[in-house]
Amino acid sequence: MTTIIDGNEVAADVRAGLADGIETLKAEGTTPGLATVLMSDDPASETYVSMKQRDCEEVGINGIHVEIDADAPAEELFDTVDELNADPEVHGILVQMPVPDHVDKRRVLRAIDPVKDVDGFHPENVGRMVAGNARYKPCTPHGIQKLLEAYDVETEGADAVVVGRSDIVGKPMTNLLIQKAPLGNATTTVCHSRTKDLAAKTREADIVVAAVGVPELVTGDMLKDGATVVDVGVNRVDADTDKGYELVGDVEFESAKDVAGRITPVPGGVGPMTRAMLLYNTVKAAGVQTDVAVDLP
Ligand SMILES: Nc1nc2c(c(=O)[nH]1)N[C@@H](CN(C=O)c1ccc(C(=O)N[C@@H](CCC(=O)O)C(=O)O)cc1)CN2
Repeated sequence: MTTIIDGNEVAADVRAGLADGIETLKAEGTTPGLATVLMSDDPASETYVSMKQRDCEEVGINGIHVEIDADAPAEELFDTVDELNADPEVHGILVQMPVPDHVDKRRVLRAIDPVKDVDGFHPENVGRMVAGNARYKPCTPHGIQKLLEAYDVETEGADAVVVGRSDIVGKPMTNLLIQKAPLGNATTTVCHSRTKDLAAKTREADIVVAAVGVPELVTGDMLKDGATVVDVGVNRVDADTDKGYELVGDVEFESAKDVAGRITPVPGGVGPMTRAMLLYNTVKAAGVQTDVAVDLP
């Protein structure tokens, strides 16, 4: 029997687990604050940012949202980041990716104060994570670790294949899987667009993390019997629905679910965890910046 991994449920547990920490901070006079910055007309990015703001409201984090015209000069974004860096009520800053082509993405990541960088994308934070001393683990890979933990997936000595080498998911996921730490110690292969025989790699894997943004790339015949399949893709494909599209993962769910032992659905798998771990990092950031010890789930 295949287990469908319920990301909404695990994310709700993470949010509930943050309540004590938020209460402790508030008792000490601090309301954790998260600023989201959107410089994009992409409807998916708009959806993610508004979901993040709604999550903040639900758990009692002060959400601040800044929207910058996608055509505005890049300096407008950098000025905004500078202001948020200096604002003591803002403990976490997130610039929604992708930013427009005329904005230097690497400069954006460097501009955010590393202590407020709740995405964990600043080079200092990437370095710390790679060294096994993460300040803030990037939200999606961290969320995936929480899902694996919640469903008792053994990573120790497991063969894992990460499909995709993005800075947001593929690279940090690979790093966390190989670390000598709980939920690590996996023998990990990274596949990408130049991989010669993807199916040959995924068929060997106990754990497959698909994060390439190609709808339904990984099919059931590419999986080992009983594998744990984590689908990071949230692709909008045209469909005759109210919204004019449907959400499809990087895994072909129908064929994969008959082979996998455990599998995340899209929607309702990894996406809610990405958002929950952002709240987690924001509470952690508020504790770090105010010297208040907070319990984290
Ligand atoms: N600054 C960042 N930008 C981006 C990140 C990130 O971690 N930091 N990750 C991705 C996408 N992402 C975060 O913004 C994200 C993706 C999906 C979801 C989500 O909740 N998905 C729902 C479905 C939502 C829908 O209806 O469209 C689900 O899967 O159930 C949240 C966040 C890009 N940019």
